[in-house]
Amino acid sequence: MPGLRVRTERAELGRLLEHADPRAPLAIRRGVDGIVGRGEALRLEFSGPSRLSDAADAWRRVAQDAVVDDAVGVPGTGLVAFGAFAFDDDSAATSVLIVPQVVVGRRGDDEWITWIGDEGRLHPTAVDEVRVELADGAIDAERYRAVVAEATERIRSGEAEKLVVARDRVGQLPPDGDVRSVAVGLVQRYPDAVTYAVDGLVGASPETLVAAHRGHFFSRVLAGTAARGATPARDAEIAEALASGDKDLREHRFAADSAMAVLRELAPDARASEPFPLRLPNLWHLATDITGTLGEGRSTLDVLALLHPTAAVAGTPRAASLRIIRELEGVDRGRYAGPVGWVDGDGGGEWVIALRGAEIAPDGAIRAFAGAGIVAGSDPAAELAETAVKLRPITDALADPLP
Ligand SMILES: C=C(O[C@H]1C=CC=C(C(=O)O)[C@@H]1O)C(=O)O
Repeated sequence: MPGLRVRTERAELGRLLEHADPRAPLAIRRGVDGIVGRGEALRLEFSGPSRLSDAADAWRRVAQDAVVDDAVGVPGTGLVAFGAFAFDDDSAATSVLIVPQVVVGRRGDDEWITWIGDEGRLHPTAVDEVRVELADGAIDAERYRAVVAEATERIRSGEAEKLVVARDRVGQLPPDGDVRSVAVGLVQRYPDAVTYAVDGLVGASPETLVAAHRGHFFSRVLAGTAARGATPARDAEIAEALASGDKDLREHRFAADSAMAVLRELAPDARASEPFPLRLPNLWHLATDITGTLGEGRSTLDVLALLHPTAAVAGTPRAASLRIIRELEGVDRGRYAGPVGWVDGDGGGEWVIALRGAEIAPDGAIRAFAGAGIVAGSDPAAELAETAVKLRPITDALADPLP
């Protein structure tokens, strides 16, 4: 197959999401910055346990063969692919890398357009509002409390130290519903999170698995959660309690330590911050930031192949937690809690965990998931309430997209 022809030029764009396909938007946004794609110049699909390392190898070949003319030269210009990967090795969901036919992007003062293959004209269209209410899915509130209770039992009996168990909510997008409206609702409400829309997966994630440019990487591990307080004083107390509470710190350490162990393998200079409370519009998380330098020739996809699934979405130890989660949840998570993001021709890019979102199937069926990390002493009612807060971003964006 001949290599892709890629050309990036400066442009004036207006609203980025208006350049995306209403039914199949491709977008990774953080506030006003981000990239949006339209069409498919190349689609690569992967499945099974080696889906991430297969993607890393396939992408190296695509990048090697591409002929790139990039007049802008900032992260997100030149050759890029959007990607979304299944959570579980055994998932029926496919994992994809998609190179669009057109990518538009903004980073600070830079705005650009990248043509992949034939060049044409932009056709932005206004975003139509859709409103959808979600209802109980396969795991309703009662079943979720039982799943959490069972998870704590399994932990008590020594089968695992931490288990992240999730529940789902479902809905139906109207025929020809504009998926971009959900993304607009998320970008407006969660400007500090990464809003993603890739192959039907849409949400706003606060958790960066890996972002890298010219070999320097950043990773943010989140685990440990509390709802925001109603007054500034109460809010400050909650943050303080989260940062010093034994249960949350323990839950957090499992996630931070496992990420650090993996990242050290790839980057001996990897350094972790102390855990700190991270404020989001709807909740507090405990966060650890890790930075370092990737070895020569390593791509963000290579990092994902080792890092996914972290203890923030699976548990500790990894293999046992995956087996128990499958058993307790009894549903295929699809791409929920898998990596979603973009990669460029040098292997740089930005990948977050597909949290706080939903999958929209080609027939419009919507399934949203949210989970919580369970350790010894977790309370089923509190974990149910935590998942309700985590479902709010996608629930609100679907119910009232353009506030
Ligand atoms: C599993 C989810 O969140 C994870 C990420 C941050 C904090 C978490 C927690 O405190 O339980 C979860 O590990 C989710 O949002 O569905």
